[in-house]
Amino acid sequence: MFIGMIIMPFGYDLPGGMWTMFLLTTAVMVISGRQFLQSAWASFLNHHANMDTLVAIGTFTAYFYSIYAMLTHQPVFYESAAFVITFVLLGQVFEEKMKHAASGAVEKLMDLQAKDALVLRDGKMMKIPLTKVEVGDLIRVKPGQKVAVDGIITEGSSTIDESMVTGESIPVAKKTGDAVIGSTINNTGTFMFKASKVGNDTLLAQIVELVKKAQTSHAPIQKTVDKIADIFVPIVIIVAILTFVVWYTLLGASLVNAMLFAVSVIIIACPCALGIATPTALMVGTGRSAKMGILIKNGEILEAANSIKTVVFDKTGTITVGKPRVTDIIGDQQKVLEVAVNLEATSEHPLAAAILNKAKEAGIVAHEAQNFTAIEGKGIQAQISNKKAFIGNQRLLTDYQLDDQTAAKMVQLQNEAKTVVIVGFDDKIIGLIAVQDTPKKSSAAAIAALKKRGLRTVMLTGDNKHVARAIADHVGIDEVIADVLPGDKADKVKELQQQAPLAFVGDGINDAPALTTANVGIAMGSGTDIAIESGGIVLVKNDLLDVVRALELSQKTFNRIKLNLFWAFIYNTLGIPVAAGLFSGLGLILSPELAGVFMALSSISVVASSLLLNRVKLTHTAPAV
Ligand SMILES: Nc1ncnc2c1ncn2[C@@H]1O[C@H](COP(=O)(O)OP(=O)(O)OP(=O)(O)O)[C@@H](O)[C@H]1O
Ligand SMILES: [Cu+]
Ligand SMILES: [Mg+2]
Repeated sequence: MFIGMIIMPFGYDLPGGMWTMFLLTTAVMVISGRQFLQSAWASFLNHHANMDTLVAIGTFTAYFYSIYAMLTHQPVFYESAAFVITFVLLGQVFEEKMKHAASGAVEKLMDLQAKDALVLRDGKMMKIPLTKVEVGDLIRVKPGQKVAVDGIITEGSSTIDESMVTGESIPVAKKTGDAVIGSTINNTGTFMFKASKVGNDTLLAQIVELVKKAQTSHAPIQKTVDKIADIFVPIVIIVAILTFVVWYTLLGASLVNAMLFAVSVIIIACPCALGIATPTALMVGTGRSAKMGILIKNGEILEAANSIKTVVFDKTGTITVGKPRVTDIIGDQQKVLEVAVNLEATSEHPLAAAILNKAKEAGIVAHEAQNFTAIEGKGIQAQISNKKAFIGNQRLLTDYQLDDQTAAKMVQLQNEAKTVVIVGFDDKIIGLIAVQDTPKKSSAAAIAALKKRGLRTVMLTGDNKHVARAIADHVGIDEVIADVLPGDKADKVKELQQQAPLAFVGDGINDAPALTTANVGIAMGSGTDIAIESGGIVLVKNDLLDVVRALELSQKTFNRIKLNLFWAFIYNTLGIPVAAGLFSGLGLILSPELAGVFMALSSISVVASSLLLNRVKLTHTAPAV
């Protein structure tokens, strides 16, 4: 077809002139023009009109008119039809190429996978292909090798480069018990790990899946664009007809010239740039953030992130590291810990882990307790040696009173940002355990950056108000809503939402409803699976500065979408009067071929503008130190 295009300008000079042109153009129309006609017809049947409608109407008008003109011995313009189709197709090829460049980056991540792994099978280490690795396999990783799948280190230690997954360039130290991520690169140590996730379940596979979905998702703004395109196309056709009529009947142009103006109008107005303005920007924006370890699940979330006025944070595991330690024990240490460890032995609460650790250090082991009841947001009750025992906060103490001295001590500890639980046994309060969790290194910087962006910051926690206030002061959060029962977190979010759209940042099981309720739910990658599923944005690195980056990237992407749309729309609209021959008095005439070139250029410039999103500067690019 392209060969046909090249000889076409000389077509009229070829033997048989006109007829050669007719045949060449017919070939182009049948081979390439058909797809536009089919697409136009399909959308016509759906009572829609799109860019293919305009291309089809424009080119086939030129084509059929030329046949008529040829038969009646008048000037023809076959080349217009063939050229326009070629330009549009060329434009589409370019567009596809650039789109591919935009989306390819994430899929390439999958190529980073190891090909095989050294696995312990039948008592021997053997090299097996990655696809044969199963959950529970023990895998050895030597210096410089890739970690095959996700798992937990069972032996040895090393530092690991996790940048391909988290975007964090500083290698992370890992020892026995730590989690490793498939496809990351081991530095100099040697270690064994037990596979916990293989195949499509690995973090990397899931990230790729998530990002692919995000990149092909739609942003709500696209609906408005489609509506505009829907009325735009019929208007263009009317303008084209008017152009023809005015030129032919009122301004005395020849039939050919009047026709040329009308066809140019249809071609230049083709809104294909309008159609790709949103998806291309979305693709680049979500792809770039994914490389930084920020997974934005779809265009809807990205758009919603733009109107956020408030950011609400969970405390434990979100603002703080989520690995609390026991700092003080009030009462008989041995006795208090003994009761506590029996109660917490099966609990998964971060407080339980701290207490179990402390007991282990003190050499106290759990015996057994019966009739456990874990009361959400309050604590645990059970029977130890047939006596009633409990651990928890004041809400659990409906039947008991703290004496004044203990109560004062409790408030004092809480003001030091320590979470205090009360331990009771045999109908008496026997002591207190204070547990402290440290804020993440980046928390204060992140809160400051959010405030600088004019956002309101709120902490929403199940913990006591003194502790919450102390930690909030430490990281600079303005408002605190404390003593919230796990089931009430979503309701509180709803209340705050009434004032302004908000983002909720959390990690726990009890955060899942709040994450879904918020306009934008931001889940910590280290959080529970259910939290990650509920969040619209997932922060792989657990770094709170990524909240800032996520909001900034969303904003930059959305602004780019708006810019693209404006540009695409203006481009088409300004082109119409020129194409209609309004400035022909000044010698400014847009032939259908040129209109085709400009139309293709507008799409290409929109794609290029989207690709530029990869280079846009962010305020918080450097990882926090
Ligand atoms: N297993 C437990 N042992 C002792 N106390 C508990 C336990 N579970 C809950 N509590 C008490 O209930 C309070 C609220 O717990 P909850 O899980 O709702 O919030 P949190 O994890 O402490 O804080 P955040 O909401 O910020 O994550 C705790 O601070 C603690 O006093
Ligand atoms: Cu177009
Ligand atoms: Mg929590």
